[in-house]
Amino acid sequence: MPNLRVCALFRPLNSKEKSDHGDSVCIRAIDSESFIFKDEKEEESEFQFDKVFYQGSEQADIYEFLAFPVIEGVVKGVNGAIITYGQTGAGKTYSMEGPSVIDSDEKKKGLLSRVVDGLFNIIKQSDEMTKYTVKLSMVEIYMERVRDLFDLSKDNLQIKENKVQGIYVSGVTEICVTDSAEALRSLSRGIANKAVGETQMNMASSRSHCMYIFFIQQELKKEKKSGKLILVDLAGSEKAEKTRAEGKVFEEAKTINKSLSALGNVINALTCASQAKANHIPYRDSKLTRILQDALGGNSQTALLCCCSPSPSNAPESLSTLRFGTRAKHIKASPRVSLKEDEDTRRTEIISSTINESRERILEKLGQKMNAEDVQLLEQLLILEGIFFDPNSVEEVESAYEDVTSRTISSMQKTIKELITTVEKLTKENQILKAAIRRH
Ligand SMILES: Nc1ncnc2c1ncn2[C@@H]1O[C@H](COP(=O)(O)OP(=O)(O)OP(=O)(O)O)[C@@H](O)[C@H]1O
Repeated sequence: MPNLRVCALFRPLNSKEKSDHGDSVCIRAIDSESFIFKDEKEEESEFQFDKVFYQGSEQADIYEFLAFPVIEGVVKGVNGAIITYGQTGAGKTYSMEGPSVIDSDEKKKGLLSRVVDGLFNIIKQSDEMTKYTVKLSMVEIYMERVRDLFDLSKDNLQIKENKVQGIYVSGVTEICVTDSAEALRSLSRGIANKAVGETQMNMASSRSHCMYIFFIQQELKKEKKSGKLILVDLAGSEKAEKTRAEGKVFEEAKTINKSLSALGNVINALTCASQAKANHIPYRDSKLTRILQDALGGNSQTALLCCCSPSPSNAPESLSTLRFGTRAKHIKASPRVSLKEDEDTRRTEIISSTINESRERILEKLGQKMNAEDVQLLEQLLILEGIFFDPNSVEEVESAYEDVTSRTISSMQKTIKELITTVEKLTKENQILKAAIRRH
């Protein structure tokens, strides 16, 4: 299989979407890999993925297609990552956890429970001479701080790297699990802690990235092999303006969009056909990509599930999710040999500074056409929108600029329409109240 699988998932319409738009949806299936998407302006575009899971798809099918090949690899010592991406409410957590990691009925079980069952099944069926050790950690990244979900007092863990473990979260709690039931009980404890942490920090789950990290080691005679599997339930990818964000929420949105952009850039660079770009992997641009570094790069296998609402009311957000997936998917993956630690570090540093210099150069060039305030606004919008561009290509930046401008305009038009409706409603209420006062 290619090392990158990208699928799109459309969850069922929820009651609000049904009351707003009835049963209407913004997609029309072509087959199990492609569909037509109708955006806000009724413009249609065709999308293609490795597989599309339409409304009513089975959780088991998502597991079989997307996750199982990754687990098979991990047991053989190939690292892997399974990532859910999408706006808040698009179905990321439901796909990952199901209604609950313990006691969900078979049909509704999410990826986590299935991955754990699958992992221990493969281990059970393997050669009896091989000794397996499975360790589990759970962390959450909120505002670029890494928190241990098995021990909430560890709330600013550092990411380190060594020759034996590769990239690791220093000091994180690792629980040794010997069977599926034990692993699920631990996961359930970490998930419960997630809610406690949210209350402590007055933060919604959709604003943090949650990572489930499995470390699998096998020992046969004197030979040791290990594989790492990271499942990631990403923070919501919606735009700050949609949430009408201000203050802290705006800062959260900016940080989230920055790390999602970093993830997009890393996947893009990893799957890029051009060797120059393939050498430029900006893992260090965010904690998310740094933790994922050896589960994404090298010979690892990555599965990305782009979760979307099928409702026309969420069309702009779904479109942005589908574009994220398409960018990751379009360029075919080819296995790359891992770089030595020092070389990798040095290259990443050079790359980061090259990208920053090029970004500056392009913004400066745009500055000759636009005023300073607009350039600053553009820079912020690009980060907020999670739009990735090749900083070496002025054309790409300009097309990203057009993209962000048209999206911002249509979102503002929508807000104005909503405000007009509110004003009309209030004016009517005001008239009724005035008439009532006059009558008294
Ligand atoms: N495939 C599905 N089948 C049935 N219900 C679903 C499905 N996907 C999502 N839902 C429902 O939609 C709601 C939102 O889903 P979910 O919490 O998974 O979104 P999310 O993308 O994780 O959002 P957030 O970023 O806020 O955590 C939940 O009530 C969930 O039960």
